Order: sequence, then C-alpha cells, then structure tokens
Amino acid sequence: MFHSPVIECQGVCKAFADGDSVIKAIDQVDLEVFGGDFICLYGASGSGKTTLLNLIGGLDRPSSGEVFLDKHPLSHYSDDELTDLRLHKIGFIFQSYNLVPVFSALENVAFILQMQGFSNRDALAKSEYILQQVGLSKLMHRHPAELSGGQQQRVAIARAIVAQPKIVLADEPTANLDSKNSEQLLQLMKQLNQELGTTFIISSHDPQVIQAAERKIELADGKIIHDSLA
Ligand SMILES: Nc1ncnc2c1ncn2[C@@H]1O[C@H](COP(=O)(O)OP(=O)(O)OP(=O)(O)O)[C@@H](O)[C@H]1O
Repeated sequence: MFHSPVIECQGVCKAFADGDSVIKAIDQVDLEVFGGDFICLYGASGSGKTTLLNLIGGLDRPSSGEVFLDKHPLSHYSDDELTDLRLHKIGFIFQSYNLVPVFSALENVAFILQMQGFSNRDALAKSEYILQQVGLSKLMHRHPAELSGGQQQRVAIARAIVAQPKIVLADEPTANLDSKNSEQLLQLMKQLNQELGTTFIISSHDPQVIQAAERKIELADGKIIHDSLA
C-alpha cells in the first residue's frame, strides 16, 4: 500500500538576520514524516531543532521552500487558518510547560476543547478522563504552582493530546525532569503512539529520548546529517 507522508518539508530554509550577517537556522531541509512515526530530532544546541519544529507546526514560516501537512502547502494558509489548523491537528508540548497559572490542571486541559467548540460539560468530562490517563486524577484541581515539574509536564501532555491530534510536536519535553519522570513521560508518549497512531516529533538532547525513538534524525547547522530511516 502507498504510504503517503503526513508532513513533508521540501527545500525548507529559515534565515534570521544577525546584525549585518544572516544565520541559516534551517538550511535546505527535505523530510518526509509518516503517520505513526515516533521521531527524535537531536543535535547540538543551535543546530535548528526548535526552528524546524516551529516551521512544521506553522508557528513560523520558512524563508524559502515549503512545508506540507496532509499534502496541503502551509504557505497557502493565512495566519488565522494556521491557528485553526494547529488547534485541530497538532498538539504542542514545550519545555516550559506553558500552562495558564490561574487555571487548575483540569481547566488548563479543558480550555483547548472549549476553544474547539465543545460544551463546558463535555470539555470537562473529556479532560478528567485524559488526566486520569496521565495519572493525575487526584491532582486535577490544583494550580500549576502546586504541582511538581513532572506533574506539570503531564498536564501539558494531557492538554496536547486531549483533542487526539494527528501530530504531537514536543520541544525538549524532558529537559526539566529527572530520569524517572522522563521515563514515565516517554512511556506515555509511546503508548499514545502505539494505541492511537499519533505521530510524534520530539526534539531532545536527552539520551533516554534518543534511545526510545524509533526514528532518529540528527541536525547540524540547520541540515539533516543523519536519518535512521534512510
Ligand atoms: N528568532 C530568532 N532570531 C535570530 N536567530 C534565531 C532566532 N531563532 C533561532 N535563531 C538562531 O537559529 C539557530 C538555530 O536555533 P534553534 O533554537 O532552532 O536551535 P536548537 O537546536 O533548538 O537549540 P537548543 O538545543 O539550544 O534549543 C541558532 O543559531 C539561533 O541562535
């Protein structure tokens, strides 16, 4: 059966001005990501991992080249359409969790569903279920400041997956976790990958994450220098 990519990068470049010079953060990247891939994007600090995730997730636009999501070129979407696309198709997990401090864990998760148009009641019910799945049923009414780093990262994951996005983009998700919490987080992401077929692209320096990934892609100076699939 023909297996078409869910994400495709064709000749993608991203340049940033740095005084009088130009930094090529991403330099001619060609990449195909397939449904159900579990990818670790690794490479030295400054190699372009965050920039590439931002381009794939439509948080930023390439200087040249094209990113396709389900065969649709992202350059054809307006900023509002990209926001809508992210809301429905992509879950983001950031190193800094990005939780809303005045919301409880439950409200942080339910908020995404409310933005998607779910009623309050449905949003809360679905959010309670997913928080149970990530082992936080007893802590769901706490605010982020009352949770440990690992617990906050679990809330961030619950929020990223509650709407069952096709793709989850995670930028250094274990950076602030100890090895036990990192291992639990990895297990959770793998479980989602296997049970729901969610595609994961995880940027990380963490040897635990690199080892757990089925496909390992190395970036250096904005270029892909190794892809274990190739
Ligand atoms: N908004 C920006 N303006 C200017 N330069 C930028 C910007 N974003 C990234 N860069 C530069 O682009 C290059 C790639 O940065 P990027 O953050 O993608 O790397 P990274 O591999 O994610 O690094 P780290 O592992 O440290 O998070 C770096 O040289 C960085 O300084």
